[in-house]
Amino acid sequence: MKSYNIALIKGDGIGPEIIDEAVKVLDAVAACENIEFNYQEALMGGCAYDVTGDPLPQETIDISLSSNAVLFGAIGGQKWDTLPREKRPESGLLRFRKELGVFANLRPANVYDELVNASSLKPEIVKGVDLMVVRELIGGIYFGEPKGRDENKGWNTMVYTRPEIERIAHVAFKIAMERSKKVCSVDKANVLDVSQLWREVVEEVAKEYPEVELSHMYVDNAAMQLIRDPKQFDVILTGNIFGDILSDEASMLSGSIGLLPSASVGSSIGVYEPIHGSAPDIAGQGIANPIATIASASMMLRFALGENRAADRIDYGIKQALAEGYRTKDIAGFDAKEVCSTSEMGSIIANFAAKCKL
Ligand SMILES: NC(=O)c1ccc[n+]([C@@H]2O[C@H](COP(=O)([O-])OP(=O)(O)OC[C@H]3O[C@@H](n4cnc5c(N)ncnc54)[C@H](O)[C@@H]3O)[C@@H](O)[C@H]2O)c1
Ligand SMILES: CC(C)[C@H](C(=O)O)[C@@H](O)C(=O)O
Ligand SMILES: [Mg+2]
Repeated sequence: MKSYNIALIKGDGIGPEIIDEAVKVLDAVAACENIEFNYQEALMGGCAYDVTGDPLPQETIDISLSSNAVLFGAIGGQKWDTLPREKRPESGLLRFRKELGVFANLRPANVYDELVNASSLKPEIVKGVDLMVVRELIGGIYFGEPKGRDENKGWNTMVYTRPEIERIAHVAFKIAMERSKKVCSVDKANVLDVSQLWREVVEEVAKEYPEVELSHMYVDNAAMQLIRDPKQFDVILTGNIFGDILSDEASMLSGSIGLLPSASVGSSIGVYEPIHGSAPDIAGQGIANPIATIASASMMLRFALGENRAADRIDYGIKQALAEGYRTKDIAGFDAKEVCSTSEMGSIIANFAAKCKL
């Protein structure tokens, strides 16, 4: 029996609720595939600050680095918003990504056929959408120096170096080679010097992938095109802050931010996390959609552990639950057979995943 060590970082708000469902589903597929997961929980975010005074205790980094992969929920909440920046949950997450060297955040946005009516856009616009946002994750304006504030001024700096752009561009082109061989690089090169360098370097890297069609788009236009005609995109390559914003936007093509998973990769240990946050407005009510986190667990099985059969089971479980009309509140729309709680949705997906005939 193969055995894997998984670091579980539940975090704040809905984080514990959604991670518990992902674990339920992982255990269900493990039993079918003769594999075993040893989970080790670690604290990050507001809950870590409350216990240790640090949103990212060293122990969390150590546990993560000695695991095969990290499954992450979400951090943050109003309770910690007035703390100094370096004590805030979000700073812990940024530091964590940097410590682990996960420079590439892969955020697939697919529209499930069963949910074309859950989107606020017309079904003919969203049906069949299947795109991948490749977001640079440990550079750009989130990390650039100088940054700071005084009473009357606040400042951040968007910096990208040639090697940082090269490595994320290679990730995007390699992914495009496995998909429909189209990369759209999104920047703001009409205004930002850093974006001019970005564009130049992406052009150079593209020469190594002659089969891939490269286009460039300004981020403001990209935000509009994503709603106007999302099917024009395959791989969207972009920097940290633009990728953050565009991926939340892309989630509305699928119907809910509670559906979109992600993989943060680039060094030996990957972090698998939904794209959404801790949703304090619905925390503790049992209504959060666990699908983004369960789909992140599937990405973990596929990319970090090479357990493709187990991942296929999870993907089938999600699709089947939706096909049979099960919906959490955020995607209930008009055609829900049954509106289920977070935990019911987890159990339904686990059951279908276990029954999947491979
Ligand atoms: N990776 C992360 O941990 C992460 C990501 C984004 C935001 N945050 C943090 O989360 C906190 C809240 O931020 P926010 O409200 O801007 O963003 P959010 O993503 O937490 O929530 C935005 C909206 O989407 C809804 N939503 C989110 N996830 C959902 C789910 N699984 N099912 C159903 N509905 C869901 C919420 O109820 C809310 O109305 C902040 O502290 C923020 O910094 C953390
Ligand atoms: C909480 C915040 C630091 C984070 C980010 O901007 O990367 C979040 O929005 C995300 O998308 O994971
Ligand atoms: Mg975000």
